[in-house]
Amino acid sequence: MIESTAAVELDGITKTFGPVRAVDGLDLRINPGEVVAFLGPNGAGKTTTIDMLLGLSHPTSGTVKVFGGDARRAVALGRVSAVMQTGGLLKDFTVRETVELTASLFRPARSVDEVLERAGIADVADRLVGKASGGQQQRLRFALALVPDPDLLILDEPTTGMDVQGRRDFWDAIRTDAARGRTTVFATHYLEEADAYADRIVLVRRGRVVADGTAAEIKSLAAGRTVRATLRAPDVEAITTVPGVDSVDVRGDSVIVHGSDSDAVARYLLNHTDARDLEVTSRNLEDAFMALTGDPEPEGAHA
Ligand SMILES: Nc1ncnc2c1ncn2[C@@H]1O[C@H](COP(=O)(O)OP(=O)(O)OP(=O)(O)O)[C@@H](O)[C@H]1O
Repeated sequence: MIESTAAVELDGITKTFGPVRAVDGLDLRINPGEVVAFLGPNGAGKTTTIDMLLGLSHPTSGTVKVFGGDARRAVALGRVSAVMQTGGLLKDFTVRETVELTASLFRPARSVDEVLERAGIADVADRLVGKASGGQQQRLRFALALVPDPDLLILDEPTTGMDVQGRRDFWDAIRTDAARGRTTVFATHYLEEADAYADRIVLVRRGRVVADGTAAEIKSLAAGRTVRATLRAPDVEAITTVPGVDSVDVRGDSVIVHGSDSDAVARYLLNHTDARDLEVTSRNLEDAFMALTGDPEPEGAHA
């Protein structure tokens, strides 16, 4: 599917709830076929943004475009569908009846059997939804989102409650469809999911985009290495003067130095102090996440 129109175009959107600024001037363009993770701490504004993408609420200011037009229309046409965190299932229907009911709302819809198969719940199709496990119910929500065969799939913490196999099957299905051109946006708290399955990570904090790039790019934004060594009573001020050092922490008999030039730090510690047991580590995505979304605001983190 080749399309020059953006799948999603958010232009300076804000959303306020009384005194709360849930979204605070967010710009985002997502191209067709991209798999984008929306990552951020609790209360960052992810769900509020997703609601606006689905036309469930309107921005206080700014514009939301989905495939160049109104979000609600895109949903009504079956071009966009979503798997939300909770809700929306009727317990007295079977799994199959639930999918059939949703399929009856869309023409043309994917076949019910195919959808059950893709979501990994064909074997529990005749079970009442109320008797299905939490993970199976989450797979059912995923199945329902696949029914209209959407061009844009929006997932709000889609794998909550799924076991390891469930997660793996889920992401395999997502990646297979992405390879055929489906755009996917997912909000998650699982850094490893964003790292493993997204082409691009958009990191949000307090309703704004603070970083936007591949997992490797995000990690390098919080670049630098940590040197840890055993050293009694280190001269913190002297270590701070080593080029590239941005923090020095003392914990018991250990000193932990973070900076852009770990070689210079190691050389200094070995040549000028009694430091021993040196360990050099790079930051992982979790460190980058903490550095970019924590307080105080890191320098140069704004995209
Ligand atoms: N209807 C509402 N009324 C008042 N405040 C709201 C409403 N919806 C969201 N908020 C507030 O807006 C902010 C952003 O919430 P949102 O649910 O979008 O965050 P999130 O990134 O999805 O968080 P989480 O990871 O915890 O799901 C929060 O401070 C939240 O309390």
